[in-house]
This record gives sequence, C-alpha cells and structure tokens, in this order.
Amino acid sequence: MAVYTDINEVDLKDFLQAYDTGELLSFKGIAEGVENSNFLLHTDRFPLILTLYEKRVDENDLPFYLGLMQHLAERGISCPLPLPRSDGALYGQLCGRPAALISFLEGMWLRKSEARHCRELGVALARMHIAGQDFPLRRENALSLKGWVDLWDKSAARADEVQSGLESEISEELALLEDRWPVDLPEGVIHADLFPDNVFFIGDTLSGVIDFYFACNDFLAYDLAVCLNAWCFEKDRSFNVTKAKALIEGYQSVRPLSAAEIEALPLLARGSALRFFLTRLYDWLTTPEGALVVKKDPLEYLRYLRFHRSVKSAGEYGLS
Ligand SMILES: Nc1ncnc2c1ncn2[C@@H]1O[C@H](COP(=O)(O)OP(=O)(O)OP(=O)(O)O)[C@@H](O)[C@H]1O
Ligand SMILES: N[C@@H](CCO)C(=O)O
Repeated sequence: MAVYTDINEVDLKDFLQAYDTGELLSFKGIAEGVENSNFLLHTDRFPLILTLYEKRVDENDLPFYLGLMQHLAERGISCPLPLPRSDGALYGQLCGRPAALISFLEGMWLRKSEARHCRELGVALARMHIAGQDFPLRRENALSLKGWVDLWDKSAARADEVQSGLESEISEELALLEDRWPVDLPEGVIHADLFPDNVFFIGDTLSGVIDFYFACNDFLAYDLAVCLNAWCFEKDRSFNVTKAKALIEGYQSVRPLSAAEIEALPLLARGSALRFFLTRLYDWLTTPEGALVVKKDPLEYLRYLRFHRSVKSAGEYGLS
C-alpha cells in the first residue's frame, strides 16, 4: 500500500485536461510508501508520478514542497520536477484531494546499502542544503520539539501497552531535549525524511532523491542526524560506524560542519530518533487493525534513541 484514494479513468482524464501531458496510455497504483497515494502514469510523451496528498500533508504547504523541488531541480539536484498546469498552478484537485504530477525518476532504492552509498548520500545531502540556501519560502518544522510534545500528549497514556516503562522513559527524554535542544546552529531547508526508500540509485551511483513532503526549515545538521539513524544501523539494530563515518565524510567534502554542529550531533540524533519513534508510536496506536498500510515499528527507533543516549561525543560516529 499506498493507495488510500482510488481513482478512475474518467476523473483522471478530466484532471489531466489542465495539463499538457499528451494522451494517457495507462495508470496504476504504486504499492510502496505510507503517507500519500501514488500512481504511475504512462502517456504517449513521458512517464509521470501522480500523487494525491493524504492526512499528514496540509494543502497550504504544497507551494513550499513543490516549489522546493522546482528550485532544487533548477539548481542541478536530481529530484522530481513538478509539471505545471496550463494556468501555471503546480497542483490541482482529484477525487476530493489535492493532487500533483511530478516527473518520473529512474533508479531503485537500495534494500541493502554499503558505506560507499552512505558517502554518496552525504555528498547529495550537502549539495541539497547548499542549493536550498536561496529558496525564498519558509516552513517551520512541525515535527520538532513542539510537534513531539503534541504527539506525546496523544500517545503517552497508552505507551506502556507497547513496552512497559515507556511512559516515564520518553517523558524524561522529552524534558531533557526541551532543556538542551540547540538554538543557534546553521539553518536552512532540510529534507527531514531522507530514508533509503527516498533515495534512488542506478548501480552504485545516486540518481535522485524523492518525497519532499516533510521538508522544512531547521538545523542543517539535524538532516544529517536523520540520515545517521535511517542509514547507519544494521538489521540487527547494531550501529555501523563505518557507514556513519562515510556519510559524514561525504557530507563534509561539500559542506564542512562547524565545531558547534559536531558537538550537537549526538543530541540531534537523539531528537531525530525520538521524532520517528513518536510518529510511529502514534500510528501504531491509532491505525485500525486490518488497514491496508504497513505499520512501522516504533521500538526500532527506541533502540536508536537509547544508543545515542549512550554516545559521549561525535567521535563515536567516526569523526576524527
Ligand atoms: N518521482 C518519482 N519517480 C519514480 N518513482 C517515484 C517517484 N515518486 C514516487 N515514486 C514511487 O512511489 C513510491 C512512494 O513514493 P513516496 O516515498 O513519495 O511516497 P510516500 O507515501 O510519501 O512514502 P513515505 O513517506 O512512506 O516514504 C516510491 O517508493 C517510488 O517507488
Ligand atoms: N520514514 C518514515 C515514514 C514516512 O514518513 C519512517 O520510517 O517512520
């Protein structure tokens, strides 16, 4: 899954009238992803991805997400390019949902990544941060401290159903992060969800980045912390320092980190682990049994959170 909203040919053809796509030849739902409904369209001119935006995407944020993709693509970052409608708008409405067409990117996401891929990822992330510096729109990170507190307020009372002791452990963690969260690190536009399934490779070469629907303005080093969690733990949940070192070295080959960013990395990694723990926990507790969506395991991120809590300095991530 993810096709939450089904579409039919008549509605789709009507929607496509506002675009210059050529003739629709076929369309099919894409099973992967958990947030939005995605379809692959073939026209007599080019393949396209159609996305219908679901519960977590606020329509007011679409100009930011779609404008950002356009901005980055114009600066040579390989990411989907939104196709404008003939009236210039970057999205329309289909089956009662906001919907956009974006270019199809070649490549596949890696089911098993190696340190060399993490290095490429680091390079691409830093290039993206630099290309985003002059993006004129702004979007606060709705899933930073305040968002974490809101999510926790909705889940805390039932957290011990998932693992005993969670309620007190996470409450303490949140209080600590609220107390110590950095205030003055370099900021910019971040992707904020750069998991392996959002990064395409052709062979060993990174071919593109997708899914900008959590992008926002926040600390640049926080994006690196998201990648440390999403890319540098093995299936047995052990931390792979070789991958972390490669990721950070790749990043620093384009954008060197300041001393303050390096010092803050373990704390940022804790925050990032907590962010994904909390969204997963919320979904775990609220998604009805039998829903056609893969529920991601919150406890995976609890493990990562505990790991970073034990880290004394960024040297443990392979930084020399
Ligand atoms: N521009 C694109 N080019 C090629 N394939 C794409 C593109 N955008 C999306 N896809 C395909 O659709 C799938 C789901 O896309 P995406 O990750 O954006 O969905 P999502 O529901 O927002 O998922 P999640 O947030 O869980 O990663 C991708 O794994 C990929 O197979
Ligand atoms: N990448 C997220 C899901 C999509 O936002 C997670 O793994 O929890």
